[in-house]
Amino acid sequence: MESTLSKSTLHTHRCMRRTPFNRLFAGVYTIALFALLYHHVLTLLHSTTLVSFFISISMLISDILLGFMWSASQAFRMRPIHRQQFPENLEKVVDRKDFPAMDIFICTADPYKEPPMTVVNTTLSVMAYDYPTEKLSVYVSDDGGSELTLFALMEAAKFGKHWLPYCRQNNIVDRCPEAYFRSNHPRSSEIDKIKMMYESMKIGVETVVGTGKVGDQHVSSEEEREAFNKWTQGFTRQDHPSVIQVLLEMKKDKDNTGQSMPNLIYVSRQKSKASPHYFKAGALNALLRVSAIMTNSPVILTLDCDMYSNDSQTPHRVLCYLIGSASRPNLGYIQFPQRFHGLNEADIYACDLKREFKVQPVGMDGLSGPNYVGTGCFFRRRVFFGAPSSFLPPELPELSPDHVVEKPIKAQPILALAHLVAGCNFENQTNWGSKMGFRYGSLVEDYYTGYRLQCEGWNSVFCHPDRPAFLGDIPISLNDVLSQTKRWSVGLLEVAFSKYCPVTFGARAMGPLMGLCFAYYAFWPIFSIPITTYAFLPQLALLSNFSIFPKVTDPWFVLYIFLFLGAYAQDCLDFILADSTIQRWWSDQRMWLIRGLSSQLFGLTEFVTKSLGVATHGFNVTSKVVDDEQSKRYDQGIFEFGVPSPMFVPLAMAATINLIAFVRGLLEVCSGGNVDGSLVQMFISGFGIVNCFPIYEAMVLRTDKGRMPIKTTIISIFLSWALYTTTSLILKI
Ligand SMILES: O=c1ccn([C@@H]2O[C@H](COP(=O)(O)OP(=O)(O)O[C@H]3O[C@H](CO)[C@@H](O)[C@H](O)[C@H]3O)[C@@H](O)[C@H]2O)c(=O)[nH]1
Ligand SMILES: [Mn+2]
Repeated sequence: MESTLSKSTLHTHRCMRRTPFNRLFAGVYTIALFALLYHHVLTLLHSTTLVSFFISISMLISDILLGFMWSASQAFRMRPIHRQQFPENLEKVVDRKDFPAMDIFICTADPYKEPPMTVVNTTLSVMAYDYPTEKLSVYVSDDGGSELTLFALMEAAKFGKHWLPYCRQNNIVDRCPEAYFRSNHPRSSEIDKIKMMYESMKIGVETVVGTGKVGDQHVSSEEEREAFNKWTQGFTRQDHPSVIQVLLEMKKDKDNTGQSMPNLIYVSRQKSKASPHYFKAGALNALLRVSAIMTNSPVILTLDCDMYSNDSQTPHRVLCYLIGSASRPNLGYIQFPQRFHGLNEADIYACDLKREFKVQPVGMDGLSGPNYVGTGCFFRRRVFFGAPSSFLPPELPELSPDHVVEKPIKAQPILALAHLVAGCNFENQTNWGSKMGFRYGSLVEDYYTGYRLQCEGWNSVFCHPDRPAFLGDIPISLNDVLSQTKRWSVGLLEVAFSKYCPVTFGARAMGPLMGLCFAYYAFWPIFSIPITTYAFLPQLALLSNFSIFPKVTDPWFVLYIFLFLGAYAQDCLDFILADSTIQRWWSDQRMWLIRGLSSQLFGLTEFVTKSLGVATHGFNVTSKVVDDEQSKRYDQGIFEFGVPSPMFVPLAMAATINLIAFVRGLLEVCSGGNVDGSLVQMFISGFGIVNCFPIYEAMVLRTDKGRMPIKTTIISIFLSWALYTTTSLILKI
């Protein structure tokens, strides 16, 4: 049968059955949307006063934006596909010794926000891949330039010599030590022994991190001493020479059974306050070059330091797309979804990002492929050097993807060259970041890089096996979640309003559907405009007895019901079909509203001020440190406010105004007032209130540390009052 093994035996795909229904629904809904716009225009034309004109135009703009986002999101629903891989067939097609070499990049940026033990665990989990060790090289990029991280990795290298053979001999699937020891498994003396080794390494690393300095007693060899000597007096995170340290060299370093260890290299690129470093994209480009000099493997995996491997077979799955006749020449990368461990049952902050990381990529997969999401992505090295049909040669021949490395990685000329290409001036006047490597110019370098690659003609594949290939950490306080999405908002807008706007440039390069998919993300922060409008305007109008929606008896009322229920029901269905729960979907829609009122709104404002030249923005790394009390509250599903953050103010204001408007409307109804005209407004306020439950709790009921700071509550109530009095004055004119 060997000779009949074809493409289909390594991977298959089929169109999802829901596709025709999706298309039909999109058609019907589009007609309803146009009807709504027609209705808005009519109301606008018939508005008699300046105030009603202003209200109508606000509602029109909001609905146009919602309608635009809705249309863009339909592109994901036009051709979703389902893929399957057959890694068990791989070795029938290709010999293990012919597997391509892989370079794995792990990024870390701050030993205090990203504990070195997290980096260690991720590193070990991929070093232990079920893959020929002499084909694996792991590069850790440390933008924090921290000797603590280097020390932790040195310890990991030593422990790895026991851990790798242990995993291999016992056929462990979960090769991240921390996760493995956390899960239940039968006890044996072997497990106890390796667990003890792990624990003692962990204590050692955490002690050193606690003291903030690698003391002499922790340095065990001359080589290690030399490495730490690079941290001289003037060495700071923002200003230091490049440090490249080979911690394990394949073939030379053996594990305790005598088998070769993979390469493990610590890289902290040169930093200088005088030259921009472009955050993670800059770090990845430095790694691209350093790895080119040292190993130049044709396949590259990028990982964030908190995304450990949860399946030792993942590279085999990837090869199903890269090997032999099964591979397409313009296939640029294979993206795995970001999945997370430690989510609480309701996933209160919607950190699962089901829509972004699961539902939508499946939709793009049926077009030319999902976008790159920053981690868990296997690239062909070639994609970083121009379009599939036009190769862009790098400035040094050694950086070229087809260059063959002949010298060992510790050879003097190799190390010298590696230091040179990790230098902060190397990229000056080159194509790096513009046409080559990971792209600069957006805080979401992942989105932007994937987008530009797709525009160049590279395709991608979405691979989402049932067992998650990688698992990452999630932020567990609302402020962290919102800061993260604020950074994303700014980054996305940077692309939306650049010359590479997906609606124009993107649609031309990749076709309208892919253009719309990318546009959905790029314009994602503008959800904040309609959400903010809907959170305040109908309520303020209700408080002044001003009716802005059709009466219940009006035929247009049915249209509103259809549009609302249609969009919500379809979204909910998407969630359920993606193996989520109603409860999590509810949290997700609530976070959609919360983000719209806070992080996206602030992101939008920050982007505008930055464009006007008032402010600049940086990459604020998400904290992966866990505070016990916080984490307990998180597990109980309680929102964590705690710190005074300006982003909480609009949330608390919306909570207040919605409550007052609803109560006022109710009183009006009880006293025999006009229900018919204000029903939609009452419904919206009521819906707001239901969504705001955690906010009321945090404002008035709770006493724990995670409650809304009193100051924020007072300021918000005061501002709500000010907003109410001003608008009621205006509305009464
Ligand atoms: O100057 C920097 C800043 C960050 N990082 C690394 O970038 C990764 C992502 O940072 P994190 O703070 O975890 O950001 P998130 O918002 O959680 O990350 C998402 O969004 C980022 C873009 O904003 C993507 O790069 C990530 O892959 C994606 O998971 C981490 O490994 C950091 O160590 C650097 O290497 N250098
Ligand atoms: Mn992260």
